[in-house]
Amino acid sequence: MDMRLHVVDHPLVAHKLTTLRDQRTDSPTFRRLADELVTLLAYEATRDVRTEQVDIDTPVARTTGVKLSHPRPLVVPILRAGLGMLDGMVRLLPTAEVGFLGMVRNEETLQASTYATRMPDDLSGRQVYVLDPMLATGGTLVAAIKELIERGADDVTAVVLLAAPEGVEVVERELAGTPVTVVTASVDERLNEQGYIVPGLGDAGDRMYGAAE
Ligand SMILES: O=P(O)(O)OC[C@H]1O[C@H](OP(=O)(O)OP(=O)(O)O)[C@H](O)[C@@H]1O
Ligand SMILES: O=c1cc[nH]c(=O)[nH]1
Ligand SMILES: [Mg+2]
Repeated sequence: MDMRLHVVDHPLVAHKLTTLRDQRTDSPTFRRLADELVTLLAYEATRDVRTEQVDIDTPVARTTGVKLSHPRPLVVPILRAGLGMLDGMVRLLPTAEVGFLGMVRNEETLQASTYATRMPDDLSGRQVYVLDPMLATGGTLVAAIKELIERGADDVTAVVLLAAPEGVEVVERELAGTPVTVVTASVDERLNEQGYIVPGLGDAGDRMYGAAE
């Protein structure tokens, strides 16, 4: 199965994304907008979340509804910037468990490396949602998803605020045959020489939390 790409086309998403991109937007506003945007993207990203039937009594009658099923979905934010998307996601998926991946991209070589991993060893049968605002060269997301697949995950959805066409292609190529869905608010024009998304929004981690060093 090939990668599925879902670009969420909605005026509220476009409106919030425009403010997020604006260089005049300060960190508190940036964090709030990232949080709001992820809930709008999560609505699409969780369309196939597994549910099971449940019988309940309303004040009027007995009826059948649904609840999120077991095993619980796993949400994995990629630190740092993905942390800014965690609260919005788990608000919509209250039963989710949370794992963490700390990854950083070398600014010269653009190679991603992992500095922290904290999640269950066995992910077989689990639906996994990976959170990272930026899909640029794709190196970070490919490495993250490979780690999840190695642990047995068979259904991975990445929620990214912005993607570059180059990165989408890399994910498609490197993860061919893997059931992966990418949900994003926009596929931008291109990457620049420094590996930044154009027009993009700059360095997402720095805009959320300040420069790291
Ligand atoms: O697609 P890629 O080319 O791999 O780039 C994308 C990665 O770069 C950024 O993280 P960064 O390395 O800046 O870490 P940070 O979140 O701690 O700032 C971003 O949040 C992604 O994780
Ligand atoms: O444009 C980009 C590319 C990678 N990481 C970011 O934070 N921004
Ligand atoms: Mg950064």
